[in-house]
Amino acid sequence: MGKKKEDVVEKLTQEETVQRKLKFQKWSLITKVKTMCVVILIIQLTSNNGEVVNANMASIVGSSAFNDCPLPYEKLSSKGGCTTLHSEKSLVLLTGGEEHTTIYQSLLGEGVNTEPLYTKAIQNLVGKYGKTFTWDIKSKMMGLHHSEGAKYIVKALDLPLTWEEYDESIQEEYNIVLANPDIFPGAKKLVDHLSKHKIPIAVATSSSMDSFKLKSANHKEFFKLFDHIVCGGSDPEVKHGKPAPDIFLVAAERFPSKPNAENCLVFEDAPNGVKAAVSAGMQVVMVPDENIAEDQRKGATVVVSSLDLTPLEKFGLPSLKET
Ligand SMILES: O=c1[nH]cc([C@@H]2O[C@H](COP(=O)(O)O)[C@@H](O)[C@H]2O)c(=O)[nH]1
Repeated sequence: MGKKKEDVVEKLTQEETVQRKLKFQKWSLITKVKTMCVVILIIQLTSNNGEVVNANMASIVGSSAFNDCPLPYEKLSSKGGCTTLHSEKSLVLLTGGEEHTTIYQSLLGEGVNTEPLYTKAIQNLVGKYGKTFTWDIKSKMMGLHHSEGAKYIVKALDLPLTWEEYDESIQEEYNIVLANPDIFPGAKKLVDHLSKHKIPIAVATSSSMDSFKLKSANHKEFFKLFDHIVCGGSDPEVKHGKPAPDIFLVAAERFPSKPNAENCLVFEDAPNGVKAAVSAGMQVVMVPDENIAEDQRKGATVVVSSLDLTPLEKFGLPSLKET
């Protein structure tokens, strides 16, 4: 009996030892992973000649004014903040400059004037249910992946549709309405200028490839000036739509020289796009519609009323005044 008891005690002790060993191994693994994460984070934060670049850029997020301009635009903040010109038009563009090396990187979204057409198509559809597509709803929808936009509007307007039904119907409206948008005159001037100065530029739109083809069909020459086009709505590498940074990071990565985020400059019309650019660690010129509220413009490095009024020289890029 006593022996059996001892056996049980010994067995228990063995089991306990095994458990403790397992526990120790688990703890040790977690500690190693945590240490690796911290090391990776430090490497990332100090990767540009030891400067804490991303932390600096992150300070723009949620800033209450346009005064927290990151380099090189900070020159303006010493003169009383970034210039805020009055806005009227909208557009999604992305461009960038690399100071000191005179290698500039640019990413550019759509230069076509599609927003009034989106408004018309959406109002056509929601009007059938007695609803109004307001600017408040539109400003939160712009730039979203189409599925996210569909979920948002169905809820916001309490439409008697599933988001999938809305999405299907709105794609049909878009096919009719979005076929022939104009190019913004300011976009043409900006893109011609960047192209003339051999500044790489790309499109970064949340639209799907099919939708982009529809909208750009009549402007093939204009879009030939771009190095590449990223259509976030259908691109498998763009995992999360705006306001996540994915689309801009993918667009930057596809330039052969793989520019750092701080050397890319985004042109955006949508508040979600501005948020995406800022969280990618990029500077952003916002070209908002006049209906976009003041507090939805926060985070932009500079706000302009037309693309060709962008003070490119403040970003180390050739001035548009010399064009
Ligand atoms: O009034 C709206 N404008 C724009 C969009 C959406 O914005 C995206 C276009 O994004 P970008 O601005 O990145 O091209 C598309 O998915 C489009 O459906 C929307 O939902 N509603």
